[in-house]
Amino acid sequence: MQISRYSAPEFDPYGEARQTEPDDGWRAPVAVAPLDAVLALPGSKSLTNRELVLAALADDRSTLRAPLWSRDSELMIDGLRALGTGFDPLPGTGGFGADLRVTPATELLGSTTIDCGLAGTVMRFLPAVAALALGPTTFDGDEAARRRPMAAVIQALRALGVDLDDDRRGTLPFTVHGTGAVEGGSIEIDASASSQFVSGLLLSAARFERGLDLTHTGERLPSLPHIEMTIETLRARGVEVRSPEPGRWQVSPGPIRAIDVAIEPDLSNAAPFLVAALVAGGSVTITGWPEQTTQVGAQLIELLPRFGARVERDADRLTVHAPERTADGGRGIRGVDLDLSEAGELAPNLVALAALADAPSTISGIGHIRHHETDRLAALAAELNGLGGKVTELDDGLRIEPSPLSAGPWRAHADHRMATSGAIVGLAVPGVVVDDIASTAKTLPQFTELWERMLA
Ligand SMILES: O=C(O)C1=C[C@@H](OP(=O)(O)O)[C@@H](O)[C@H](O)C1
Ligand SMILES: C=C(OP(=O)(O)O)C(=O)O
Repeated sequence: MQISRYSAPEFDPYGEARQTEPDDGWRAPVAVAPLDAVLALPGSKSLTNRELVLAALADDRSTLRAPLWSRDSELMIDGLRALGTGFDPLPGTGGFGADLRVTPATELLGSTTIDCGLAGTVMRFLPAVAALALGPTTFDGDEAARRRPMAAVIQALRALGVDLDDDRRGTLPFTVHGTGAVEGGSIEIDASASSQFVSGLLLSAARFERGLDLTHTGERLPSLPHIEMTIETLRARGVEVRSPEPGRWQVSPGPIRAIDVAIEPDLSNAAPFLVAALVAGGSVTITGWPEQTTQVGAQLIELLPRFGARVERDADRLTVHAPERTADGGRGIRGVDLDLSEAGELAPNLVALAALADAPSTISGIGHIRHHETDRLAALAAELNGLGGKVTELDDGLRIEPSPLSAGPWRAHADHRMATSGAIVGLAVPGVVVDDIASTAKTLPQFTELWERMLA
């Protein structure tokens, strides 16, 4: 695991926990007793990467408290740094990594290359920032990143008057020829493949000369809470954002204020731990649960009871209790019929849970997750069926029927949420071996440590 180049020498921004990966894969631990775990989690990826972008575009220095330190946030820092932003971790702060002071560039400068890794937020949020920089910026990423849709970003920037070079395939790599300014104005985009196309434009729009009037033209729009999150983070910095009708957003030109902002724990990364309570029995508590949030992980409070869990809130602690065991000693996990179009990010972990339920489930509204880190519908079906599951791919989801699972390999497909889904299945099925548990470093480098602590 690489230690951040931005940390003070005595400070490891990942905190003390780090995972090791044996060459022959990670043998997922089996739950041998009901859980009674209380855990704190590192910061939200989605909030951290929005605040990093906004801090870089702000009118003065910002401070991010308890930001996430992970592959995705470090790639965002690297990218913004390459454009001239200053980052200073504040040693001695933060339980999972340092607080971070961000100094905006006097003038954003291109003439650089940005590695997006596999981070959707980096590849969709930074091209508009690069358009505001002077000089060319080339974007590229992991092999799997070159399969993620980018056409809406490329077309939108062109429609805003930005010059780009690409190979017309609508994917990475491409080059944004920034001139130091973007005119802005009214444009239409099809964001049915990812809400990040909308968020990425809104985040930079206050710096466009005429602001932005953006209309989504496609039939569906996934992950709406993530767009709400973008709007909230903009408003917190004094940016005027309106949504005069569903699928349309207007951002007025103006300054983005520098602020001191605390990052909430990542509630989507709470999912595997909370789901573990249903699989292993007992309870899991996450501390630091925000009272109000735009994070989609908050929907776990309504989603997990559908599977039979009992959820309890006590101030900033959220506890999930397993369902009552059935008369024959079964886990009592119920089958569900869920539309997860708003919360596709939670789908892999909830599908793993559904595979351990007593009755069939259908999870729909998630065709777009075929464009996440991997084709998650195909990957979930392949891995569960490889262990004896009965999972059928639908156009926009999965049908999961109860079936006994047995030992075998679980491929993560370089996808952190596939890796944690393998860990969930492994709690109930002895001998599940996850091939790339290190992929969890994308958003939670401490995953295996926390998982083992939960089981201790
Ligand atoms: O803006 C964001 O931070 C995110 C938006 C969503 O993307 P999609 O709209 O592509 O699902 C989500 O799944 C992703 O994990 C993070
Ligand atoms: C889809 C995800 O990530 P990204 O931000 O790379 O789109 C995810 O974290 O589930």
